Amino acid sequence: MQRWRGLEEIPGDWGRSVVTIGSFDGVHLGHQLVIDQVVNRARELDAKAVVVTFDPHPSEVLRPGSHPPLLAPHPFRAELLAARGVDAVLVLPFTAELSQESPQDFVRRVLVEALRARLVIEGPNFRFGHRAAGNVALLAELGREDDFEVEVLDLKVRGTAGGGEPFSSTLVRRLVAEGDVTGAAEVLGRPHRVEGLVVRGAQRGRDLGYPTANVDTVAHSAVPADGVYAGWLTAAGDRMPAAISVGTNPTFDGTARTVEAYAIDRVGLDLYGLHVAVEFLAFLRGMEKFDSIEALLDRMADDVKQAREMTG
Ligand SMILES: Cc1cc2nc3c(=O)[nH]c(=O)nc-3n(C[C@H](O)[C@H](O)[C@H](O)COP(=O)(O)O)c2cc1C
Ligand SMILES: Nc1ncnc2c1ncn2[C@@H]1O[C@H](COP(=O)(O)OP(=O)(O)O)[C@@H](O)[C@H]1O
Repeated sequence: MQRWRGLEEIPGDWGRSVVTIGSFDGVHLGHQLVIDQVVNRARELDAKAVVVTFDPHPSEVLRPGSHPPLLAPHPFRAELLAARGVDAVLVLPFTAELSQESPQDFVRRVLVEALRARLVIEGPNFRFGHRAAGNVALLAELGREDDFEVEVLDLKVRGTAGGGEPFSSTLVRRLVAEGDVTGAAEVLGRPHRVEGLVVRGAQRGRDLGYPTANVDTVAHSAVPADGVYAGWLTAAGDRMPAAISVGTNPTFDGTARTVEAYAIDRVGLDLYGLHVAVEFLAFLRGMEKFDSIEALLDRMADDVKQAREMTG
């Protein structure tokens, strides 16, 4: 799969494209249906499947400071799209200038001239261009002038997560913030994960018998609610069952909120400085302030036992 940042990176001999435009943060099951349709139609039409997305999230530019919690940083998002057969991801730097472009200019510049769109697939609520003035009706009208078709997919995927609400990135963000990582996994079709560099902490874990990799999560990451979770820690391609703690370590009167993962039964690891991923399978319990280290250790032994069974 090709990854382009900006229109300049599109090869000059790129053929015709089947395109969808959106944030696709998380590439959840609803997104996956749209993406799969783009890929299938591209194969039928002998065209390329292209996903157009934005960085940073448009809301950060339109209302600074309002970046939503991030479910999938762009490199991981690209990996998820590649796995579904997408041929290229175009990441457009979302700037004040882009936000002021008219729907007509945006379509001409991006879809017609740069991507040579043959077909554009969107949901019924798709909005684009300055003040979100463009909608699917306008897109279809522009397509008639500029030789591309528009397909509107009205997909409402639901499950039991969030009380049966339609799947959306907003729903996943809410479930993650509530610590309902099982619900989040139902919508995503995989466990939610955060990623970042392993940094130094209080260096207390090793003395407790549970060294924990402290993960400095990438900016705006959707970190689950404080608590203890079962899941996995992936470092250098090794996916290890883990017991994960999110919180301020109140037993030690900590103040910084950290994400820490103990790779179960693994000794002698050196993870400092590595970029790792932490996946959340299940919420085990809330963060607690224990009266003694012994009490904390008893509970941690229990957590680890549960996490070992759930991930084994
Ligand atoms: C499975 C697990 C459960 C934990 N539960 C708690 C807890 O309930 N309360 C708490 O204060 N700290 C809890 N911790 C965090 C420990 O206090 C923390 O890992 C320890 O202080 C080591 O910190 P360090 O990595 O900065 O050295 C837990 C850690 C793990 C791995
Ligand atoms: N089983 C393990 N799980 C996680 N980290 C481990 C493990 N074994 C060794 N380590 C190493 O130990 C470090 C954590 O030890 P710890 O005493 O908690 O220090 P810190 O407070 O700096 O995180 C990790 O960053 C990693 O390099």
